[in-house]
Amino acid sequence: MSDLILFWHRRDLRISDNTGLAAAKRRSPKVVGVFCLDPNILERDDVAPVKITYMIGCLQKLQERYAQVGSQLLILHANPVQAIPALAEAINAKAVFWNWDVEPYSQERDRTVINSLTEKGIEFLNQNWDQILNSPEQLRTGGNQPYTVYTPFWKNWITKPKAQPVETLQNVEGLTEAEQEIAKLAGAITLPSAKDLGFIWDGELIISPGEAAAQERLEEFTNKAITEYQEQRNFPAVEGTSQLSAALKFGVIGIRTIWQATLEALENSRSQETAVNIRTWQQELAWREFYQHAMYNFPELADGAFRDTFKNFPWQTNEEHFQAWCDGRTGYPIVDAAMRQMNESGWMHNRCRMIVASFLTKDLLINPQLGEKYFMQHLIDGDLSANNGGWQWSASSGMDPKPVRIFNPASQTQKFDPEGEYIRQWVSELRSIDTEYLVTGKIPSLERHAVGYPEPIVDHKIQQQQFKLRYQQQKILSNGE
Ligand SMILES: Cc1cc2nc3c(=O)[nH]c(=O)nc-3n(C[C@H](O)[C@H](O)[C@H](O)COP(=O)(O)OP(=O)(O)OC[C@H]3O[C@@H](n4cnc5c(N)ncnc54)[C@H](O)[C@@H]3O)c2cc1C
Repeated sequence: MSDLILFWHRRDLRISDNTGLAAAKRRSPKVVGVFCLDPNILERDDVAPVKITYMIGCLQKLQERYAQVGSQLLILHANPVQAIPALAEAINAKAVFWNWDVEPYSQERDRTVINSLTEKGIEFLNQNWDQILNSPEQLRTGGNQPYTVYTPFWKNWITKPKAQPVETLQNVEGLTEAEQEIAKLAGAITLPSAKDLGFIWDGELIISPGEAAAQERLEEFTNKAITEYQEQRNFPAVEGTSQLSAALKFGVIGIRTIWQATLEALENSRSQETAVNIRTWQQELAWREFYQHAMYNFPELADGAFRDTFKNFPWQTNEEHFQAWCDGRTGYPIVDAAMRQMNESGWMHNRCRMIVASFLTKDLLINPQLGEKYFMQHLIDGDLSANNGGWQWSASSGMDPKPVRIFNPASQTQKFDPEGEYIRQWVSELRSIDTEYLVTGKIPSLERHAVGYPEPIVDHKIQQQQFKLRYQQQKILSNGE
């Protein structure tokens, strides 16, 4: 009889191009998947219903994939620290395999699971880096330090060899009926819906759940939009980006598969210009890895500012301003459009993420951690490393060497939404307002009043001076860092 290997899925909800799962199959033909709905994560106050809805959809598709190849994906709803080893023991698994993760919570949890498996005499294999192309160990500065600046990271990262996609799981043996009964006694349940778990999302999803949809999206993007990515990615009214972020967050598509697609696109590109566009998209994938490496190397990032100047920064407490920002009612059309896009669709364009993050921190002088949390509560792709990285970059509190980056909402609109198309799409009351007013933000009070759109809650010019003043003072207090 073949050894039974339990494969623990976490942020790798697929059977194709999955390094740990392929290793499990090489170890034995009998491989069964498990996913644990972890109350420690689900009961946090920063979990977006749209994200859980997408995740549950992906798990449903993953169960179908397992059934197609002859096995099962078991579902647990319990603390994995106890539930994974207990299930492995009950079904007599010889080993538990999983892919490594960068997040501090995952690493601590995994160490406890390892101890428990060791006590039970169950083997484990957890050292596969699956969600990134190069491991943090491979990427060090000349002085053997982790990178804290993106550009040198990119220059080194792009020279490192990248693995090919690994084989898709197929022809596996699953659990016998008797073993399935035992699994049930050990806690395996039918997959609940997001609603069963208390997460209500009635809107559409920006991307359909599951491997096939992610693969389709990748093909669509690399066949066309990637060739104009460098220019088009900045315009929120244009579908110029891949919208693969949720699929990447949950590992519904393998990063090696994505990389391979960029290499093929490069090979097929007929001009230098096209190649530059593809290279720009590869740089975005490198940003993703940069932030994951950063989280792995500097877990303290998750708790707040990286730079000393921002550790005790005098942020303002203003409930009303924060609420106006959340609701998309600041009186700044581009900011409001972006916040409403996220509230209503669960996704926000990258350019707009930068604009609203700058607005919260540099115009409203509100602590970026509040914005970071609000994003996690609403994004389909909410991811600790990328979100924290984006917020620290925007707040100037992170690793980025350029200290004070302040976005002017009006000039951002003039450059990136010059016809006010995006604003009109998301701020319905502004649809009939003149483009000139929309892009300058100088909508006359009478018109604002007539359509029920608020006056600007702050003055950008005054607020940015305020921010700079506070920044200079803090810099002195923190010894010029
Ligand atoms: C304040 C702020 C918060 C953010 N929060 C998140 C988040 O929670 N989750 C998340 O995935 N991204 C986050 N980002 C990064 C970026 O906005 C999204 O990854 C991107 O908008 C997703 O759209 P896309 O898939 O069409 O990206 P594309 O432009 O097609 O890029 C391809 C992929 O590269 C990665 N990527 C692109 N840009 C970045 C970036 N700046 N940082 C890290 N990875 C990147 C994503 O995985 C993305 O799917 C944030 C950015 C900012 C400024």
